[in-house]
Amino acid sequence: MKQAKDYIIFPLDLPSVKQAEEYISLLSGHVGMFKVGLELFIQAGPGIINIIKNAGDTGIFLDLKLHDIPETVYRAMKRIAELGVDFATVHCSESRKMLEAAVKGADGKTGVLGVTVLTSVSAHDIETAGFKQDFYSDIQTLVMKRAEAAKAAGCAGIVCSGLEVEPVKQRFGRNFAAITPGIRPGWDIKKDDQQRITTPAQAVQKGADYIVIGRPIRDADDPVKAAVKIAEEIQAVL
Ligand SMILES: O=c1ccn([C@@H]2O[C@H](COP(=O)(O)O)[C@@H](O)[C@H]2O)c(=O)[nH]1
Repeated sequence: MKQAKDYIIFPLDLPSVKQAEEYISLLSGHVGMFKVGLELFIQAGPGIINIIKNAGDTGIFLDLKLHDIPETVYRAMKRIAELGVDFATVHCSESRKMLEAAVKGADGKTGVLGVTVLTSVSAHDIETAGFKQDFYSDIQTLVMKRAEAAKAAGCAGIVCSGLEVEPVKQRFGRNFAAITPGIRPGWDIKKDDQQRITTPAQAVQKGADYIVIGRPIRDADDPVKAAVKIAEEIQAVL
């Protein structure tokens, strides 16, 4: 059965393998999954995946957010699938063909997640980027549109904020995974660069399958204590 800690994805947003190993050893058993993003992957390369695998039985999420022509995305996702990770990301943005290529490349070995609208993006950012004001400036509409493309392309789920997760689950069903970054517990109110935030409990209550929470754990005086506290908050709403 899924426990409260299993909802937590901890991003290894760290500059070296040594530091990543320290957090892996500290937090294994307190989180459900480790996420490898651009910083660590560029520094450590694919070898980091085996390091995580050898450390225990946490899941692995490779968050490289692919965004390229379909053939390039297909070939990159094929290589990612060979690494044996649970989830990998591709941007939804404007091309359904790119999402389909990612799903084809993953070949059922890795769950492809479409990144709908980054949680660091606000409605104002969307307008400034030139999207039509009365339609795309409504972030939820844009998230739903991109989630629809991800679902139609055969993605395992999407990345969105906890603010949009409820309508996503209502429309696309329980089996379409919703992963929510932009998580800040009530006791760590620093938004940093995140714009669309919820607490861990709010996101899970609204239907998130996983929450991604980095800095409130990584930068805490006691990262294990922070992870345990977050799991307790989640447990209270399960
Ligand atoms: O929309 C998105 C997609 C991915 N992320 C990633 O999640 C973590 C969040 O870290 P915090 O320290 O908890 O802010 C980070 O690795 C991002 O690359 C996201 O924030 N939003």
